[in-house]
Amino acid sequence: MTLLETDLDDAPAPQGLLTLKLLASRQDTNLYGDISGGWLVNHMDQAAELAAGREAGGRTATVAIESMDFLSPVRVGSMVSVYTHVQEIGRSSLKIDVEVWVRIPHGRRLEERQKVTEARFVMVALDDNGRIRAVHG
Ligand SMILES: CCCCCCCCCCCCCCCC(=O)SCCNC(=O)CCNC(=O)[C@H](O)C(C)(C)COP(=O)(O)OP(=O)(O)OC[C@H]1O[C@@H](n2cnc3c(N)ncnc32)[C@H](O)[C@@H]1OP(=O)(O)O
Repeated sequence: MTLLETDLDDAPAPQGLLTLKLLASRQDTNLYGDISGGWLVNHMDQAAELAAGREAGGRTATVAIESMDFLSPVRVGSMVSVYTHVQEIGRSSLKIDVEVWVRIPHGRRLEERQKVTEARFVMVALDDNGRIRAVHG
């Protein structure tokens, strides 16, 4: 089953490579003190770009973000890990599955973590002039 077919993938562990790791801090909150969806999407986009750039050997751009669900809130103080998996490579495009997991602040067990969101990013390989190029060209 693919990530999209399962919608909320219930695998108990992160799928893919750890690509970004950061701390959710007070400066990342919205007016109400909650970590915003935009902050998460921004870092997922960076991780997708890193993964796609690694595979394509250079510049890429985000062309689409397919279905996205926010499963649980991220609390200030959480350690946020972004995992990527190259799911499909087309002529000029790459589909990158991105998962975000957090370690609960002050969780009793070190391995206490949960998935907060996942999405599939479609990236397109670009040349130095910003034109579409073949991924492995
Ligand atoms: C949600 C919750 C919100 C919460 C709160 C939000 C707050 C949010 C703040 C954070 C923010 C972070 C989110 C950053 C998201 C950006 O950063 S978007 C900005 C960066 N991206 C860009 O600037 C790209 C702009 N787009 C372009 O310049 C052109 O579309 C491109 C990329 C050059 C492609 O041009 P094109 O004419 O569409 O190319 P075309 O030849 O038709 O397609 C090329 C390939 O892409 C594929 N493709 C094209 N379009 C699609 C598509 N829609 N789907 C799938 N594949 C496609 C084609 O199938 C083709 O694949 P191959 O067969 O070659 O493998």
